[in-house]
Amino acid sequence: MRRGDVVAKRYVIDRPLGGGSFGTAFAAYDTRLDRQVAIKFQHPRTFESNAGFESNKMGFKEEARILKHYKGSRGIPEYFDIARHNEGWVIVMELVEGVTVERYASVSHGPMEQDIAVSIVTQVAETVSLLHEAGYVHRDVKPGNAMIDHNGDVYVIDFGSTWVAGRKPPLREGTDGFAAPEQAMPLRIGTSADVFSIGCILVKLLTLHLPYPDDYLTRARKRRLPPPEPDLTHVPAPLAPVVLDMIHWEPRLRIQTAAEVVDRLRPFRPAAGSPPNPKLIGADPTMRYRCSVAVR
Ligand SMILES: Nc1ncnc2c1ncn2[C@@H]1O[C@H](COP(=O)(O)OP(=O)(O)OP(=O)(O)O)[C@@H](O)[C@H]1O
Repeated sequence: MRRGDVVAKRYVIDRPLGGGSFGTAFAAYDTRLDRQVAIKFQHPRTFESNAGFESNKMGFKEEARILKHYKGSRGIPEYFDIARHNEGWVIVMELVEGVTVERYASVSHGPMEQDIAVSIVTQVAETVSLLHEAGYVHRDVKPGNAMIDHNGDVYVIDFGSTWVAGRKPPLREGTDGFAAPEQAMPLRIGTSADVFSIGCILVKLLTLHLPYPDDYLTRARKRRLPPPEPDLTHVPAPLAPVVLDMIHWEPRLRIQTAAEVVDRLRPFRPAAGSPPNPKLIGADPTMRYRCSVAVR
């Protein structure tokens, strides 16, 4: 796909935004409605095997359905359209003008301040709670699947792995380092799997390292692993018990939903009226809580 290419007779490709296992996203211009959009293409690579094809097809259809369902919800790019392109489909959605949380964290030169990390993670949890309330699990919550825009608003992206909570998924999904250990097994996955991932994001932002070795998912796919000790070095002491409750190896013993995460993190996030963090340059995720004007 090159700059100037036209998709579905109306979207003019501008620039690549990023690519993952299931798709490649581009910024484009919608000539019919005169607006910038993001277009996600199915990855041709995944058509090579039947399993890849089925998972891609299902992931794409499901992703479009989820986006459509949450049209107008805070923290989820707005669904615009689904269209045919060559052999596959494209999803057209709101263009988030910003960067992934992974990138945002990488340019902050060191561990993130607690108020900033908690504000980002709380925004992620607020959005994921919308899925949980409807009985879905995202299954791939990670810094690369969250974006922060210029106003400091955080979006969750990539709903291609979303599945019904408590139902056995046809394929295992998730990313090493962030996915809950039970995602390595062909088991029913509950909403607490996303809680585990959100906890891992919080630890990573605060300390630059993950609480568990980043290959446990791959290893657990081969054989059952004994629960490892989480590494919470450098997690501020008052936050550590909440983090532990999020990343418990045993799903039953974890915080169960993203809404509970929002509640448990409330005492740690900036309060309405608190001053901005003087060290923060650029997009400010704390503003939503400090200024209490979070209506979208
Ligand atoms: N609505 C959007 N606005 C701006 N950028 C976006 C948008 N959606 C996706 N992107 C960018 O495109 C990249 C790839 O998108 P996405 O994560 O949805 O693809 P994917 O193939 O499913 O990724 P993976 O499976 O590796 O997580 C993202 O990392 C992000 O940088």
